Amino acid sequence: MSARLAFDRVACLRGERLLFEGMSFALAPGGAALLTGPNGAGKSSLMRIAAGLLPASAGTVERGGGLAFAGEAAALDARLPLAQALGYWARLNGADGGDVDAALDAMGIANLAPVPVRMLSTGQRKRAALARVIAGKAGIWLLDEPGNGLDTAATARLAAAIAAHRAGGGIVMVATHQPIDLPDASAIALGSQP
Ligand SMILES: Nc1ncnc2c1ncn2[C@@H]1O[C@H](COP(=O)(O)OP(=O)(O)OP(=O)(O)O)[C@@H](O)[C@H]1O
Repeated sequence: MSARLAFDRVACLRGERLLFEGMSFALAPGGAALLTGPNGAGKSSLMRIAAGLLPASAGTVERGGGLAFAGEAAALDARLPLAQALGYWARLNGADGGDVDAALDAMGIANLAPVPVRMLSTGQRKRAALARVIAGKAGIWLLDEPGNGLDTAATARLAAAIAAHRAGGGIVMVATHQPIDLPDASAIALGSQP
């Protein structure tokens, strides 16, 4: 896996407000970045720029190795049983049913495979969103507040999944207010905004 994520002098202007500028970093295979900052500082905006969902106001972004983004919404079809909803994404990403089963196992929700997504609890839905990322096999994982709603066991499962991803040459960028176990991560602290 030749994952790579690099920002070169990236700026983000939203409305009239300059959230950040001159942002440069490069993550190589196995690399991690931990993005912190108060509400409104621009963490989600930076993640969206990294994902290619929001254009940078200046600078360049380089990505390699495919990308999976887990934001606030689970991005799973609410009407479908969980395994099928995940299967839809897995097929798009060149993964298969075995990858979905492994991802469900990794997040401890194999027993929920036949349950429609709309019936899942908040934490179960969050686990499912992370299972979608795990099943997808992308080189770059962008996780916006991945710990929100997770209990202690699920938080440990997430940390283990991230460690395995990095050990296989994957890259992860995590934006969070919560403490998370991310050894040797580059720290990116965004400033406060009025
Ligand atoms: N579409 C938009 N147009 C203009 N400004 C926006 C838009 N979306 C977000 N913003 C502003 O950009 C700023 C940064 O928002 P962002 O969601 O990136 O912050 P954040 O650090 O993720 O915050 P939080 O910790 O609350 O999730 C906020 O002031 C927000 O109001």
